[in-house]
Parts: sequence; C-alpha cells; structure tokens
Amino acid sequence: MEDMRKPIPVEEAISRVWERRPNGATDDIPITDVDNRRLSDDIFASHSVPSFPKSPYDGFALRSADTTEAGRNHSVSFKVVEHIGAGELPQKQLHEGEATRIMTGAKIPDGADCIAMFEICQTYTDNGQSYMSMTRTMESGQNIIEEGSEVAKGDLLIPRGTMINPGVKAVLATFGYSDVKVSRKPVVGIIATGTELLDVDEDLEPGKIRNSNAYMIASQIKRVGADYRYFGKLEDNLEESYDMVSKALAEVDMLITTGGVSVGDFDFMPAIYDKLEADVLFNKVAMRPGSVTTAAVSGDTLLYGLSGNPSACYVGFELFVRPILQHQLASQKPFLKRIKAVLGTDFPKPNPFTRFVRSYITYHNGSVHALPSGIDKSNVVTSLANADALTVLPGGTRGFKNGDDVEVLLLDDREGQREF
Ligand SMILES: Nc1nc2c(c(=O)[nH]1)N[C@H]1C(S)=C(S)[C@@H](COP(=O)(O)OP(=O)(O)OC[C@H]3O[C@@H](n4cnc5c(N)ncnc54)[C@H](O)[C@@H]3O)O[C@H]1N2
Ligand code: MOO
Ligand SMILES: [Mg+2]
Repeated sequence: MEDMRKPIPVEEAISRVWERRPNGATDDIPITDVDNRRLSDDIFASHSVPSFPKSPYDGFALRSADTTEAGRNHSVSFKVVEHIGAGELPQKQLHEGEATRIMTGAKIPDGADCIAMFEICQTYTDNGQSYMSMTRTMESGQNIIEEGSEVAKGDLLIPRGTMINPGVKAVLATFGYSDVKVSRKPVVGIIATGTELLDVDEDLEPGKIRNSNAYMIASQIKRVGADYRYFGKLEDNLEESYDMVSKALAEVDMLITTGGVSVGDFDFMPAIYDKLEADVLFNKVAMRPGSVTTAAVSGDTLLYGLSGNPSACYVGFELFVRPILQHQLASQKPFLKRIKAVLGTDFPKPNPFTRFVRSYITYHNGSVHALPSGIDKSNVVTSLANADALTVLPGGTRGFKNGDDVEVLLLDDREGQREF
C-alpha cells in the first residue's frame, strides 16, 4: 500500500500553521506612499482638533449679549473693528457693540462668543468706518467650533493593523505624520512545478498547459498586501526542485510551491520535505478542494506545498497562507470574514470532507445569497474568475438544498475577523 495520509480537520490545520506564524517587521515611509499599507502602531492625537476655537462660516464674530434687543423691527448695530481670514490671528478683543468680520476657519477673537452669518447681516459705512447691523438675537456659543470639540489630545484615533485608506491618510496628515510606521511587506517566494507547464506567452502544445497558478498566487499575495518573488517553473525532477526550493528558502520570508504534492510518481514535494528535514505540520486536510495541501517549517521558514489543481491551490492559499501573511502585516483580524448567506443552489451529494465552493454573492430583499461561480471541481480554473466568496459546506452525511442557511468566507473584504 502507498503511504497513507491521515486527513485532519481544517480548523486543526489552520491552528497548526497559526502556532508557527512569524511576526512582521516595520517600515517608516513617507505619507505619499502609504496607501493600502497597514499601520504598525496605534495612532494617537498629538493635539486637540481643532486646536483653537474657529468659525464655521463667513460672517461676523460678536458678543451675543449685544443682540438681546434685536428683533424684526429693531436692528442692533456693531462697529466692525477688524477683518480676518483663515490663517490670520485676531489682534483685537471685542467690547460692547463691536464685531469682527471673520472668514470660515479663522480663530474666534477674544470677547466674541458667537458668529452671525453674512446672510443675516447688513453692512454699511459711515465716515469711513464700517458697521454691521442685524435684527436677530444670537445665543452664546452659536456657530462656534470649540477647541477640542472633534478630538481631545491623546485620544486613540486609529488602531494598529488598520489598512490605510484615504480617510486614514487624512487623519495622518492632520496630525503631522509626514512619515508613517507601517508593517513591512513579507516577501513570499513562488515556485511552480510540473513538466507540463508552459509560460503564459507560449503556444499551446499537446499534453501541456499554461502555468496559471504562479500568476494566481502572485495576485493573491498582492491582494493581501505582501510582495512576491517568482523563482520560475520547474520540471518534475527531484534534484533540480530540491536545489531550487533550498535556494529560495534562504531568500524569502515564506515559500509557496504548487503541484507535486500528492502521491503521484512525479510528485516530489514530499521527498523534498524529507530531504530538507522539514517539520511537516500536515499533508492531508479534510477539505475539498485542496485535500493534499501541505504545510511545513524548514529552519524558521514556513513552506507551503499547495496543490497543482488551480482551485485547490487557490483555496489552500486563502485558508492557510492568507491569515499568516495578514498577521505578519499587523492585521488584528487576519482571518477571512465569515457571514451568513442563503444558498442559491442544491448540493444533493453528501461529502465527508468540508467543501469550500467558489462562489459569488448577491444581495436581494435584505439578505445575502451565495451561488457557485462555476464548475465546482478542484481542477477547474474558470470558476475562480468570478469568485468573491467561498461557501462553506460542512462535511457529513447530508447534502444541501437551495434556500439552506450557509456560511460564506468573503475574499475581497478588507476588514477580516479575529478567528477562523
Ligand atoms: N491516487 C491519488 N491521486 C490523486 C490524489 C490522491 O489522493 N490519490 N489527490 C488528488 C487531488 S485531491 C489533487 S488536488 C491532486 C493534487 O495534485 P498535485 O498537487 O500533486 O499536483 P500535480 O500532480 O503536479 O498537478 C495536478 C493538476 O494540476 C495541474 N497543474 C499543476 N501545476 C499547475 C500550474 N502551475 N498551473 C495550472 N495547473 C497546474 C496539473 O497539470 C494537473 O492537472 O492530485 C490528485 N490525485
Ligand atoms: O486536493 Mo484535491 O483539490 O481535494 O481536489
Ligand atoms: Mg500530482
């Protein structure tokens, strides 16, 4: 009998790699380059916002007490003693009957406790002196943005691990982060194995296929925010593959191979793990596709043997590689976000293994529906193109029906969750 592998539950496989997760490093980079990177430190408010009381409108700063007599038939007048725009500091303190002409964003003069918008004020000049009159009463504090009303100094604004989007970037700029500490992108090596593999620019030949896995994995790595290094495609040859795997291991933070991981006569990855004396964490998982997914540690480096079958390779990455990379990238929610959905088709045949069906989700009548994105086979590549979720169909003795409640893992989501 060939060597028998014992399948372990998906959760167990995930926890075995999780226990061996490496921590990430930090880069200090200019704010212009931080899009889609993750913060490696908490961001606190280095000052209050606003740091001075300011006007939200173009108008007049005045003392509300001076408006108590104002009414529809009675206007009150103010002597305009100063004129300031945003960025200019008021020099005059306001006394009874005085107003400052003030623009949006300018600091409120001492003595003033409200802003009257231009729209309720009339202006005139008398003997070269500017005046303003109005017929409305004002309340103390009306139309004033108080110092610290948005954020107090020392407040935690954005936790470490957050991905930097345009809003986060605005906050960083507000607080003077010209350089930002972000998680360093781990470099993941990719090696595709298979004598049948052609490059993407080669013409198809009988018995051969183009290498799609290397491009797919590179793209999955990029989606997570890490970097990759492609070491090329190799023929199924033990010595050559061993040499390339050992060389690559020394140059990357993590290594992924595709193909050659099952029990075929030209599946050399198991022999390579032996030769490397790698610590094999698992080599059979009770899941479909991707049951032959293998993970090992060589030295300190995680080494994944993903299946050659494209869908199995894809799912193996999402379940076992992605959370580790997201952890290295300082994500506090490294696992795929899992939500409830309504199954949109029948899966009548039971399967002892848990299935991860490449799916797309739609929303109607307030609920999420999950439908297969193509043929549900491990060797299929086309169902991946339209997949934005994996529908989880737990292994067991029953099938599933259209309308059943299921759980789906979201592939394009950027928030994630704390546990699998
Ligand atoms: N007797 C058994 N046979 C197989 C078993 C088993 O348990 N017993 N497992 C099957 C399962 S499940 C899978 S999945 C595959 C896994 O195969 P490998 O990981 O060893 O991959 P290969 O044999 O190298 O290739 C499988 C398949 O994938 C194509 N391939 C490979 N590399 C690429 C690539 N870079 N881009 C696109 N397609 C690729 C390859 O041509 C093969 O068709 O084993 C089953 N067999
Ligand atoms: O590993 Mo295979 O993908 O279960 O089909
Ligand atoms: Mg094989």
